[in-house]
Amino acid sequence: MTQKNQPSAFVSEIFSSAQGEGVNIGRRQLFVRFCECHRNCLYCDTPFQRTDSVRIETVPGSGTFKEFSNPLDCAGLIKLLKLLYSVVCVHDDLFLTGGEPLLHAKFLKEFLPQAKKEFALPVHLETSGDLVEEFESIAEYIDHVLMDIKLPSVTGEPETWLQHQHFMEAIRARRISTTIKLVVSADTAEEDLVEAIELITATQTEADVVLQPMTAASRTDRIPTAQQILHWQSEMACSLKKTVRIIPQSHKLMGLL
Ligand SMILES: Nc1nc2[nH]cc(C(=O)O)c2c(=O)[nH]1
Ligand code: SF4
Ligand SMILES: [Mg+2]
Repeated sequence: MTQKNQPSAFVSEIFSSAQGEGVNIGRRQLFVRFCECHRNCLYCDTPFQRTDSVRIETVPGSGTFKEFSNPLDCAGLIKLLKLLYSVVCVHDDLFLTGGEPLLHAKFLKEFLPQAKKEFALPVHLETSGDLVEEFESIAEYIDHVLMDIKLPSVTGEPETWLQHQHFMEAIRARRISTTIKLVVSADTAEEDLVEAIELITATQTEADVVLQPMTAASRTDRIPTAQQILHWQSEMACSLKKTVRIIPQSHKLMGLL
């Protein structure tokens, strides 16, 4: 489904569901999940390898999928999104997730203006929050960012504080509405939370802050205790002097995609 010289992207799935994460929980979303990720979080529950085909849940919630071949060019992706757009009366947002959508920044730069024209939906971007150049190249098309601050004690990866800092500065300069998400497990180190607090304070971000605790539905047995979560919430809220929300992945609790 690709034309020569057109940017293309590997997409793993397209579906229509309720937003399960962050402060926009419950809003109806048209989801595009891109393949590929540059990170390797211990708790990752998403197969992000390139796939030969993209699957579309043609009737939302049915668990029945149609498959189309990868990669897709812009016209190809718009055509597939129209399949869902035509059967669901209302979507609140177009939600880009992954994997890491920003690995497809070149594609998104072509795709997003066309998608905005076609669907007239706000574009929400979920991202690990560390690829600043890629983000800057498409920032003008993004209406909301759901970004991570990755805690090394939780991801099992090296720290990326500086990348997150630059990312948050880029968002702030453009005044884009943002949710910062910190995934927390039983292994969350206090020093990581202190570092995250310093980062949020230093960048003077106006973003909403969400602690996303792992639950029984997560790919881990390192679920934080009630005492841990409530302690972290009060410590962070107190230091930041702002509301810190505890919001788990709600779609998993309901068996939604
Ligand atoms: N319902 C629903 N909400 C989501 N919010 C972020 C998601 C993700 O996979 O990143 C996700 C997802 O997979 N499903
Ligand atoms: S950034 Fe997201 S998709 Fe990538 S490895 Fe981590 S959890 Fe998985
Ligand atoms: Mg995600």
